[in-house]
Amino acid sequence: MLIYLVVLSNKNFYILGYSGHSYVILDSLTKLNTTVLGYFDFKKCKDSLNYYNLDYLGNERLVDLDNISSSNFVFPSIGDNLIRKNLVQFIEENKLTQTSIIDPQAIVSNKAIIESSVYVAPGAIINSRALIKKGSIVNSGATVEHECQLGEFSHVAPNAVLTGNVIIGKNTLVGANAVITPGVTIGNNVIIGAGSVVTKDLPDNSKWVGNPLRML
Ligand SMILES: CC(=O)SCCNC(=O)CCNC(=O)[C@H](O)C(C)(C)COP(=O)(O)OP(=O)(O)OC[C@H]1O[C@@H](n2cnc3c(N)ncnc32)[C@H](O)[C@@H]1OP(=O)(O)O
Repeated sequence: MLIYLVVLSNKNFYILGYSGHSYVILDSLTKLNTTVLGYFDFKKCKDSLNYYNLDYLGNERLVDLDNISSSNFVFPSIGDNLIRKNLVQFIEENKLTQTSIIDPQAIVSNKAIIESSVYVAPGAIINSRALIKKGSIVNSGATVEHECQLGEFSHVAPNAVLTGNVIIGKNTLVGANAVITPGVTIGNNVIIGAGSVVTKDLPDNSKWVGNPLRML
């Protein structure tokens, strides 16, 4: 944790996407004492919705990015997994500088590994030897227990719990307040409904809800 506080303090950020999920990220960036130089999005937001008084810099795919210094970070600020995946690919293709953002009110083991462009929200807990892969979100109050793996561009929604040794694939959503029991493996492109309890492995490309769990 301390490492992130030291590294990000006084750094400059650009965000990609400016709506609900980005507001939470912007709160974290404020707490981390960073400066946000503006936002890229496909259109300018209404002045009445510009809660953080950010400058609009255009659609990132249509503007000249040459003057973005490599000392400034660019962060994907969209909750939707596939849109966020596209944004991270854009960041990589354009050789923009990535980092992860860990809210100061999250608790992260120094034995956990957090890859690039990950957001960890307030109240989240990531325990020892967990691996959080590129572009993922561990949202407010969510728990990722010891030795879990969260695949690229996946999202553990608010208050969801991954108990020990759970493995989650790519582009998967674990809905708010869902619980995954120890050692379960979940595939890629899976949606787990809010409040579900998952006690068995789930295949790729499937959608599940409830307790007992059923496939939609
Ligand atoms: C900060 C943030 O906001 S992060 C955002 C995190 N997002 C979430 O946690 C949302 C997770 N999404 C859900 O739970 C959704 O309900 C989904 C994706 C599972 C299902 O959505 P849809 O595919 O639109 O399903 P739909 O609403 O049509 O419901 C289909 C059936 O599933 C049931 N159902 C839907 N969600 C749930 C759920 N979470 N638990 C139990 N049953 C559910 C419905 O009652 C309905 O039942 P029926 O067929 O018997 O009438």
